[in-house]
Amino acid sequence: MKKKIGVLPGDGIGPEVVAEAIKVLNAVAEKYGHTFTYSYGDVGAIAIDKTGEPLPDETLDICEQSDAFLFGAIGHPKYDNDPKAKVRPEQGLLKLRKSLGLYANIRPVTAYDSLLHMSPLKTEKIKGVDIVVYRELTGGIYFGEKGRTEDGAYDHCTYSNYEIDRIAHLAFQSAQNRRKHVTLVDKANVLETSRLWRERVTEIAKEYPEVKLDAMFVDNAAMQMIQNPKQFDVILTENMFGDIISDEASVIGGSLGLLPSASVGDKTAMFEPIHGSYPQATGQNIANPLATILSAAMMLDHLGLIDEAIEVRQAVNASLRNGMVTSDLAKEQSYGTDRVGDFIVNCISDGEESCAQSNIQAGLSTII
Ligand SMILES: NC(=O)C1=CN([C@@H]2O[C@H](COP(=O)(O)OP(=O)(O)OC[C@H]3O[C@@H](n4cnc5c(N)ncnc54)[C@H](O)[C@@H]3O)[C@@H](O)[C@H]2O)C=CC1
Ligand SMILES: CC(C)CC(=O)C(=O)O
Ligand SMILES: [Mg+2]
Repeated sequence: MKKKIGVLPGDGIGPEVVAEAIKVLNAVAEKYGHTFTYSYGDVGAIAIDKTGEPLPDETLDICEQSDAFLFGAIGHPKYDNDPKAKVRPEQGLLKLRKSLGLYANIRPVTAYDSLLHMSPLKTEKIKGVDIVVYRELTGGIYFGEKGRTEDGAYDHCTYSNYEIDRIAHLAFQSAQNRRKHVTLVDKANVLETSRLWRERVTEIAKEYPEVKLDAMFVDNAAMQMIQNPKQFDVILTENMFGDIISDEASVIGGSLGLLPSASVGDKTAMFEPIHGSYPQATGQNIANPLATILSAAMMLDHLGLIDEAIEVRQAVNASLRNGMVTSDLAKEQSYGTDRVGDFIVNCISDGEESCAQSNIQAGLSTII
């Protein structure tokens, strides 16, 4: 199979973790006889440095022409420390999502058996956790009008029926293939947009009678995620709440460096770790590449390469079971970003027994 894959490494640790995911995709291509052609583009601070724009037109063209694309991370302290900067790396990512209509960000959260000891949460509370967050990605407060007044500032939050309906359908369809339970996370006691979410989602739920819907205020949901995460199956929520609650949920898995995501819409799709550019780790070969490698596995699912995606997840499981992990997941011995990538590549290429026998816990092929 021939596929055109866009690659946007971005800033900070982005290039390092993306390099490992590309090594893994190459190993898959070689083993299964596929041809993946890669087109690289700049986004974020590196793009601003080179062109003055956080998302140059050439980068957007690359994404539009790809079957799917991989994204690392954006962000640099020189912008984080300058609240008055006119052009910001984040604008590149937001524009990318909006321009390509990537309205649903799908974030699976898995408690791997081999990592239960890494979480500060009690093992009996998290063993078996398998949640998928459907986060709305192109609306809400991140995209509303924003600005300064004489003595303050504002960020508007708006949602249309259409924006809510289309992601709600995806969440219910996912739940149909899972444990048939959707939790809508909102703040409907306070926000008018959240009251609209409740109204629309309650209506849409009638089309999926076998799926149970309940709703939870986001402040309670943040607590429940720690207290009793096993109650969740599919979480459906707006842009900002989904951003926050999924970073929180990464504590269940043991590290933010472990959580992948798919950002899908009507055309091409983007695959991105949920973490940011982790500037403190840039160039040190310590960043965990697994979130990006698992994002590449979600990309393989999306391209219809299901066996290949399973093989990547088996190799990731093998690296976790064998303690071939970066320092964020290590109790004692830890390995570099590139060594973890090499291990996964070797697993795929050599089909080591340890890989073949590993359980597929991140069973993401049921998600998209
Ligand atoms: N999707 C994106 O590109 C995102 C970009 N950002 C940007 O990233 C920059 C840094 O933001 P932060 O709030 O520090 O978030 P961050 O996600 O970059 O890092 C937060 C913490 O998570 C851990 N972490 C993150 N990725 C890791 C990895 N691969 N391996 C091991 N540990 C990892 C580290 O302990 C780190 O201090 C900012 O400029 C921010 O705007 C933040 C979130 C998402
Ligand atoms: C620019 C931000 C919205 C990025 C982020 O935190 C995310 O998408 O998770
Ligand atoms: Mg985030």
